[in-house]
Amino acid sequence: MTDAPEGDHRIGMRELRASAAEAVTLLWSAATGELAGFLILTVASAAAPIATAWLTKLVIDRLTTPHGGVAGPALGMIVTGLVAAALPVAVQYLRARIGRSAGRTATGRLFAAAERQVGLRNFEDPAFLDRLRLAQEGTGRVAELVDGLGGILGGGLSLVGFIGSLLVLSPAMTVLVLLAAVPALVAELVLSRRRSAMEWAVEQYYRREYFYSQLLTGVAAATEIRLFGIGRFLRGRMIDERRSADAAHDRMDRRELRVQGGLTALSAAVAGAGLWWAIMAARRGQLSIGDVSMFLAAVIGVQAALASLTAAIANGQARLLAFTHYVAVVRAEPDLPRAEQGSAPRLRQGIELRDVWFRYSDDHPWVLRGLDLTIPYGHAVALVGLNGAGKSTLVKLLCRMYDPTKGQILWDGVDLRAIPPELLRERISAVFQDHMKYDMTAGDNIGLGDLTALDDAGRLEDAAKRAGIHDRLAELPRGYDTPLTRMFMIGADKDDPVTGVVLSGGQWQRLALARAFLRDDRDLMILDEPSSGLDPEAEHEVHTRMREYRAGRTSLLISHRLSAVRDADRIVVLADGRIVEQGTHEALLAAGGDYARLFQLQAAGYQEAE
Ligand SMILES: Nc1ncnc2c1ncn2[C@@H]1O[C@H](COP(=O)(O)OP(=O)(O)OP(=O)(O)O)[C@@H](O)[C@H]1O
Repeated sequence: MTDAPEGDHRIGMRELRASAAEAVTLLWSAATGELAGFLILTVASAAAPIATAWLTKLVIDRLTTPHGGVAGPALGMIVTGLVAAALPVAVQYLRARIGRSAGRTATGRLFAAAERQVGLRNFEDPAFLDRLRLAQEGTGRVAELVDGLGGILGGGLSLVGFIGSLLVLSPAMTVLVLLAAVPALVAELVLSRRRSAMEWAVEQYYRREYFYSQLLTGVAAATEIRLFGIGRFLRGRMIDERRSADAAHDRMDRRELRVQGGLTALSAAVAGAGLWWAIMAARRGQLSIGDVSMFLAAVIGVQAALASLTAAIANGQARLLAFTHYVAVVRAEPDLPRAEQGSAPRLRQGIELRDVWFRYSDDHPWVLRGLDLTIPYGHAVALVGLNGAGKSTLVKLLCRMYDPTKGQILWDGVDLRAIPPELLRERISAVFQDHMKYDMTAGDNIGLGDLTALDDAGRLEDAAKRAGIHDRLAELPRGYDTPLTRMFMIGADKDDPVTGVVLSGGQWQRLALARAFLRDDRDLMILDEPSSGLDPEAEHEVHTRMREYRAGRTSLLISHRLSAVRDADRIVVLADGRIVEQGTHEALLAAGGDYARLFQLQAAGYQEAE
């Protein structure tokens, strides 16, 4: 267990101001009416105790004066009491509505901002992920920003009211009470900054704890966890993460306890001194009994108002500090430069990688080292190479998930960086090595390949037939509407649940193919190990279909099964981030290089097995 490094995340006044501006804009745009109502009722709530204090003084003074009329002020007290009791309930209701509405808007904006990230770099950056999670948590706590606003407004108003009352009776006491509040305000502001720094520092523990909790409760790892008997071990690690976070919280709580204990003692001493003075003044006849009651109410009122104002300012600052994470994500620059203008015309000549160098970061080794490669229009290029040679990395560069560290990738002579990423991706279809299994219906799983086909049963079925999965999907309990998950009851009412179906690995693979086939009018088809999970018969069938499909189209095929790539127009062999040889299957065999060696190794393996 390590201590969280606190205080290394400083937030300046400029960020705090930006956070406040964004918060106000968000709250106002998401819940204008409710916010206005909330502010009005908050002002009324703050005015009620002041009115009560003055009415009480009036009643007491009139009671102690012969023939003083008390009915009016007494009635006033009753009405004020009623209003004061009803207001908090209404304020609470409005606060909850604002919280939900603004929370929804903030969540939408946050995820839209995450989506605006062009590539993957930020999603591999732990600091960005910490920020994203804190920002997400912040969207669920937007109502606390309203509390801050209401608290400062209400606290400020009742403070002004009580100060006015106290000033009339004792200017000296007013100054004393106010001065005593200064250390409290400073201390609370410092504490809230420290708490915010601590929350930033411990976020890594919570994210790891979440990771372990997902492992322990999800179905993905359940089999291995049980077979290897590692549940207890993983649980221990999860609890350790929580323990590290808790230790940081404990330290912070102790610090707050010390400071707040001292401040409470200070304000009690000031109130005691005031009480002593008021009683002595009344004895000397300088104050009436009503004055003493008013004085006490005013001292307590000022102190309470100061305490809640101080807390509201400190909490407001804390919420704003936390909200800076949301603001940072919403206003984050994209990880890669994004061309807003420009177009991606249909491919006519081909795609060219010109002296492409790439590494994942300055701390990582080079993955691609000066690659020159052309994928001519209408040709099928196959990429082969050992594990880690950089094949999938090259695919990610083609889809612009990253930019080359050096060199260029040209689409008909236009640098990919000059094309708006959405337009570029519109032109590409792909089956990725680590393709997704969406916990959604079978139809959705295919339709996500092209949303325009999501409700077009004919197109979905056609893609599924080409991937050889239609028959399996058609026989599911609800056909294409069957959920391919047992995690949720998708679209079901609880009396008539739709039973989810779990597909096999190879069937999922075919579904990923169907998803890619749905986009078959695109200019470039990328197939990264498209048949890795298929049985031999299915693999043969899929490759035959893909061969037909590839004819006359531009495609990039990656496979370790060299027999699957032999009929590509050109086979490119990648090793250590460089092209070591390229040519047709026959030419490469004749050359007797790496490709020939690997091909013969595989072929010998099959012959041995016969
Ligand atoms: N996101 C990443 N961050 C850092 N390094 C990465 C990342 N992805 C891949 N690498 C590294 O880049 C190198 C190339 O990986 P890549 O996945 O491109 O290889 P590949 O040729 O597709 O391998 P395989 O045949 O095993 O699929 C590997 O050394 C890998 O560790």
